[in-house]
Amino acid sequence: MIECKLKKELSAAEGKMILNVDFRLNEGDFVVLYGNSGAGKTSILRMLSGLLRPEDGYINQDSNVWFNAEKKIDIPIQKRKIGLVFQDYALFPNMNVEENIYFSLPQKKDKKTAEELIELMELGNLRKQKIQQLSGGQQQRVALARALARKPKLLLLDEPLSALDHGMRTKLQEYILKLHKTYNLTTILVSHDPAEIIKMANKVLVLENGKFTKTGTPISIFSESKLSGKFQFTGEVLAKIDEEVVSILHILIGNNVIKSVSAKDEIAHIQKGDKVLVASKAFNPIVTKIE
Ligand SMILES: Nc1ncnc2c1ncn2[C@@H]1O[C@H](COP(=O)(O)OP(=O)(O)OP(=O)(O)O)[C@@H](O)[C@H]1O
Repeated sequence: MIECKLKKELSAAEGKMILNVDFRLNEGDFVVLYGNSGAGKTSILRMLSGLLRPEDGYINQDSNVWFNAEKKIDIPIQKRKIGLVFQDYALFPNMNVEENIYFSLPQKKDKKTAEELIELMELGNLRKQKIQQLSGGQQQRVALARALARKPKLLLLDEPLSALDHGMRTKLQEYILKLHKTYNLTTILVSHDPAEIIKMANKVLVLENGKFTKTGTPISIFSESKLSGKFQFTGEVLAKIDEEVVSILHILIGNNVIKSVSAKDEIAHIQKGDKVLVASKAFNPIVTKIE
């Protein structure tokens, strides 16, 4: 279990912002931090990992105290049981795959976990490859294996998939879920993608200006009850074409683009680039098999 209260003044673009959050996560929780750019998501991950010191608060992992402002306890990053993966893979370019994974082992002889991770992440054929010769998705698999080699309790993922294309992203999501379940981790993921969040997380914490404004299951956060339909998809608006009284939205859902026509006023607030929920209850969807 992770229990924490974090407080720190941050210097945001518009001036000072107080980050002030508390939360409790159980073993096995997969939590997403969701919020606008600059809301404080990365700062929370950096505080949990020991890279950024809160001004006040505490971080407890089961009975271990990682941070306590009052008691002046601040355990260094190497001693916190944390695996960290960011968008840029931060691997050692002059080492091969195997060397990168073995590098982070607490004891060099503890090869069992490293070998298990190489197998789990299907890196066996790539083990002698240099990092520069790998695709983005392969590098991120190595970064995940390296983060897990130290047997962390808490896995922190800061938009690890945002540089990857859709297909690679989907595959990596499966790998992350596999790691999360196999090692019974508590995982915190920063993601902006509702579809990814619904697929992966059991809890969402919505952060605005350094405070949590909403928490709940992905479905409760992303689908308002008035939209409850026979089917729902999340997507991204690729284009908005305004006609006389209607607007046509081109929405990317998975690999497909759909067009939706709405009254202009009804969707005046929706713009290109917005993440949207598409729901319908007016008719039964027709399901046909793709050969
Ligand atoms: N060490 C620090 N001291 C003071 N302010 C900081 C520090 N680190 C970050 N900030 C500021 O805190 C604010 C929140 O940054 P943070 O990176 O946590 O946001 P974010 O929600 O992760 O954003 P994004 O989605 O763009 O990555 C930013 O305005 C940033 O400039």
